[in-house]
Amino acid sequence: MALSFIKKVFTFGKPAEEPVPDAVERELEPRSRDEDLPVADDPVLPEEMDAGGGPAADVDEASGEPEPVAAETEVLPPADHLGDMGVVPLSLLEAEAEAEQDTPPTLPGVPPTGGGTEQSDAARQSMDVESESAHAESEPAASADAVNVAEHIAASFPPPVGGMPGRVGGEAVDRELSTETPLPPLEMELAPAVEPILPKGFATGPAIVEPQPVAPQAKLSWFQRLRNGLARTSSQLTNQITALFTKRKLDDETLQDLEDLLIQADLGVETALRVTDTLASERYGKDVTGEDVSRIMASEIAKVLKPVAKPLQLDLSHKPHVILVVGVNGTGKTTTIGKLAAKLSGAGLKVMLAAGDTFRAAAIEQLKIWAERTKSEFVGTKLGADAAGLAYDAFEQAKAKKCDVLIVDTAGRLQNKAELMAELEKIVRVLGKLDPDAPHTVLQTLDATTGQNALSQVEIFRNVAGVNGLIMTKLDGTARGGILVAISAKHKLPVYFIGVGEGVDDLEPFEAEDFAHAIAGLPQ
Ligand SMILES: Nc1nc2c(ncn2[C@@H]2O[C@H](COP(=O)(O)OP(=O)(O)OP(=O)(O)O)[C@@H](O)[C@H]2O)c(=O)[nH]1
Repeated sequence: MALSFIKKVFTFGKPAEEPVPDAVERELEPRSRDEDLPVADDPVLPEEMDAGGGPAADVDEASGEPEPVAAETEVLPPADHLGDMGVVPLSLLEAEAEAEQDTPPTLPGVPPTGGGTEQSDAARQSMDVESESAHAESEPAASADAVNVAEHIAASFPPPVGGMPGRVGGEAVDRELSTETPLPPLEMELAPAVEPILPKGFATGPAIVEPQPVAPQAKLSWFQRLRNGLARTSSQLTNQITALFTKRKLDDETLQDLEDLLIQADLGVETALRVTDTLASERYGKDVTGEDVSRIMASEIAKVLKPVAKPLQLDLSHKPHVILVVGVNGTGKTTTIGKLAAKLSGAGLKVMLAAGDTFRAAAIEQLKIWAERTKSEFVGTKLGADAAGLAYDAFEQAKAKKCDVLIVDTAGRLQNKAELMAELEKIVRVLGKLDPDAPHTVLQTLDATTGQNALSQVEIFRNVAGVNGLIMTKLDGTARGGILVAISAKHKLPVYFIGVGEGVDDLEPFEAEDFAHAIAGLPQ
């Protein structure tokens, strides 16, 4: 608004040939008509002007009387007000502009050099002439009325005293008006757009987003993922071991403390004793570093795990070799089946997947998707159907289709739910009707984030379903892998694979040395 006002104020300094913007014309034209003129008695003020004719006059401090403002009343040419009132016909403005062309505008207080009152008179004459010629035919009285109204308004609204803060740019305009020098050319006045001064922390203009170079994400090796997964166990262990053996000779007390630490890390009493016995035999009474302990610990863990780190043996003479997958809810049975199927069909074997988890609709769907992804045969049934019956049907179909491997999924169940464990027993029994050796492999999945409870899981599933092999899943997460050492020491069941992610390729053959090193926080 301030800018538009300034434009209006300085329109008279523009060269005559400069076209008046359409917008101004549109604004002014209708108001030059007769119907607008009567308003002159009760002028319509621009929004930004007060009806009181601007701010109150300054008060003389000594007398308390308002200071006279008459001198300043004259300083603004009448057209200023008229233009801003929006009641002057465009033709009048143009006439005044022409009249001023030869006479540069002067400022208040500057002695007239052919301008001032004369200038105003000349402009008025021009305006009269223009007005008359513009409206002579159709509205002979209108132009005269317009001038009269304009003069009336000019007289009624004295120019602001001390400027109009917040109206037309306030101070900036005041300074221009009170200066003794001629006004600069219009272009110079309009050119510098007044940039708002923003508070600290802000900026104007479109946000510039620097493209960030995308660093190719290096795929972690499975050992790195295993180490990351076991980092919680290993760092806790190594920190405690380092703290225990700082500046201490190996004695009975430190050995007892070490044993406690290893048991707390789920490694089991047997493995803990193996580590402390070996340490004592090598370093008793001597200085021991944390690294010495880690090395011996890794070595003893590897000794426990090596006998169980075996490949999953398939007897393909069976056609199919039946693998039954069991375990507690959410331990990764279905996902692991998908990963196994991917490996087997990738190797050219004909695989069938049977959705024996009839408790969960999503589990059936999940296995079906895995079958599609791995190009395996799929046998499913409806939700709540008898799982043993489904397993039997699938076995028959796999035989008929000469599948190499049949993998049967089962619903997750807690080992302490007798009824559900009995159902599992039934599945095993039914499969044995078609082949006395079936299921040939009973795989149990163990969630590596579970601690001591995994020991009892293996115990009971082994007894009920004849588990003869293990897969530990979720070793990529915040795993507590120590329990696998305890389970291996106790049950000596083969550990075939470990899961190090949710992806199809995230199933790795179990490697005793790597696992031992990862737990001890040592490199591969
Ligand atoms: N991070 C990680 N997640 C896994 C792994 N294996 C399985 N999961 C995830 O664990 C969750 C449970 O896996 P499922 O395969 O559905 O487990 P389930 O034993 O079949 O589940 P229920 O049928 O409910 O008993 C899913 O979100 C899997 O993606 C693994 O090795 N690492």
